[in-house]
Amino acid sequence: MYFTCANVSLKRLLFVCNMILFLLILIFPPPRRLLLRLSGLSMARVLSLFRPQPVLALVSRYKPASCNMSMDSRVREVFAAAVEAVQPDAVVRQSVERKDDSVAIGGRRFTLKHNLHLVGFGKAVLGMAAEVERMMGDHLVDGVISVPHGIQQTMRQHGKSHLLPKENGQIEVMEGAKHNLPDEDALRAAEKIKQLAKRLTEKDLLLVLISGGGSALLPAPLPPVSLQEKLDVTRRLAAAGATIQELNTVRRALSVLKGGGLAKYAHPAQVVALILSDVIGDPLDLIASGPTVRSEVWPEEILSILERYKLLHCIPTSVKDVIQRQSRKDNVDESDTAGHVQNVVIGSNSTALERARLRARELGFHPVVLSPGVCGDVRSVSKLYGLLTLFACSPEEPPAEVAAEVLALGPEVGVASWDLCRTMRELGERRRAAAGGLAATCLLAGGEPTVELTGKGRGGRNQELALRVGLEWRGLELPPNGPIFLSGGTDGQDGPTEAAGAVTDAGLYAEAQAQGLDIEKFLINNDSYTFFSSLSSGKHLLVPGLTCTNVMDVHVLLFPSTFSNKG
Ligand SMILES: Nc1ncnc2c1ncn2[C@@H]1O[C@H](COP(=O)(O)OP(=O)(O)OP(=O)(O)O)[C@@H](O)[C@H]1O
Ligand SMILES: O=C(O)[C@H](O)CO
Repeated sequence: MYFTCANVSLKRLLFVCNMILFLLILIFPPPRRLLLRLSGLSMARVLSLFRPQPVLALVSRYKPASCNMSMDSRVREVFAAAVEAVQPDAVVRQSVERKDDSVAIGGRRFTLKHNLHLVGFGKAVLGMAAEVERMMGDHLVDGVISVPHGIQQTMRQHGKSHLLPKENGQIEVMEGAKHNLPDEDALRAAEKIKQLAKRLTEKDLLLVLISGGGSALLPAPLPPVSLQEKLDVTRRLAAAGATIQELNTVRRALSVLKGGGLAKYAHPAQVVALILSDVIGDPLDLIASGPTVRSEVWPEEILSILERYKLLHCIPTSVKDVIQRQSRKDNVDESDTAGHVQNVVIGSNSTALERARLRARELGFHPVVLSPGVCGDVRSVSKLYGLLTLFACSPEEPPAEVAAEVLALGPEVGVASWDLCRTMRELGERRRAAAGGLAATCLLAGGEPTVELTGKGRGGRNQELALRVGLEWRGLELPPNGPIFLSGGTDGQDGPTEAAGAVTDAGLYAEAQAQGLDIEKFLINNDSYTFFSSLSSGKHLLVPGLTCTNVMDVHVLLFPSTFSNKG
């Protein structure tokens, strides 16, 4: 009896304490997170204890400031944070340490004696070079960088002058590769870079700045292959859906500077390459086609790639000759360049996803990172996101076949089964915790899917992916303020368009229908840019302008909590 009474009083006491704690949580916004953490409860749990509508209405008045932002703004903020993390000046600062007359990079220290030379090529190289100049300009003898057409003007227009090297400084900035395609301007820059490397002696230190887009900005076709012929081959491969691994394996075989050629020219100087990776898994020999990484060319491999995409019959004789000429024996490099070369990856898609994860948390979402290596056809990738949506949003546990379907997609989209299982489990746990509602969750992924071009429209893989995810969601019963998806190229440019990607939600299909836009027709013609430009005055497009960085694409899928505002 005594114990029962004591139990009842204890329960009452606990109830009163919980009520006080709950009121504190509601009344004082700043310590609310701390109190929730102390009590070990999620907001969804707390609310599931107190169902009455007036309480819910009260809670929605005391949400953190970020909750007042629309879902559209929040998904764009997460993407912006990802891009911010891989700003070229920041990644250089974080990986290079200057102390007196020496510099430490990748665990090695180099003495600076007015012996520093700089070359670079890629979409992020302008800002990387500006930072190197700031840090080591007093020892810099000369430099040549090959950067995208128009990038300096864009940086000035966007108030990003800190990403520009000094106007009359040591670094010559050469712009080229309009629309990301090698051209005569890029060819001239490549020649200058080669000449600079050739002049160096064993006393010199050559800093090579490398980032995505570097292949197009450093074209040096092996004679007798002409620039146009090389361009034709790579263009056809890309249009047929070849991966960047396949594309750059072929590019390396047709180039003087790729595949370690640049390091060979710089020998016997010390070469240090700072690499901002835009290839899945950060393979040094493939990023910008590996100009500082010695790689063997296997003619059989090149021919099999061309055969895979049914291009063997239409490649020029010069290209066939150059491939055949490169027997493995010819490729063996006698000079000991390897000991003189250090390759350091200073940023990648994972760096961007990590910052996106933090930002998503600040905005009130529980982040779940799927993988930084999503690839494969956009059709498979959109299917994957459609299926994963079920784990976060279905009122009930999705049937086992759905999980099996997700796992079966794994190899096609380059995601390991343990990452898929972990993601499905985490999304499921969040859904269960929300007790039938939605739990604020942010699914993040990165990588570089591909599109098989069948039409002649304007678009890019990010816009096409966003459009396809919108289609996947069409048949699902999603709440009106349901999930939102963003796919964006971190370089700010998706295919040959002004947009970096697009944002889509569960209402996309109905919105398009109401405006007389037939999604299927646009997809058949690979016309995703025209579609998004026409839909609701282009409000779904993501247009940050050139970002001066490049670590592939970022995908953000936000699931709002049941109590979020409509986006
Ligand atoms: N109309 C289109 N619709 C969909 N995708 C397209 C379209 N046109 C081109 N693409 C795709 O865009 C990709 C090229 O885009 P982009 O110029 O952004 O290349 P990237 O891979 O980001 O370049 P980088 O070499 O700098 O990494 C190719 O995969 C190509 O298939
Ligand atoms: O330039 C290139 O080759 C691609 O961006 C991959 O690095």
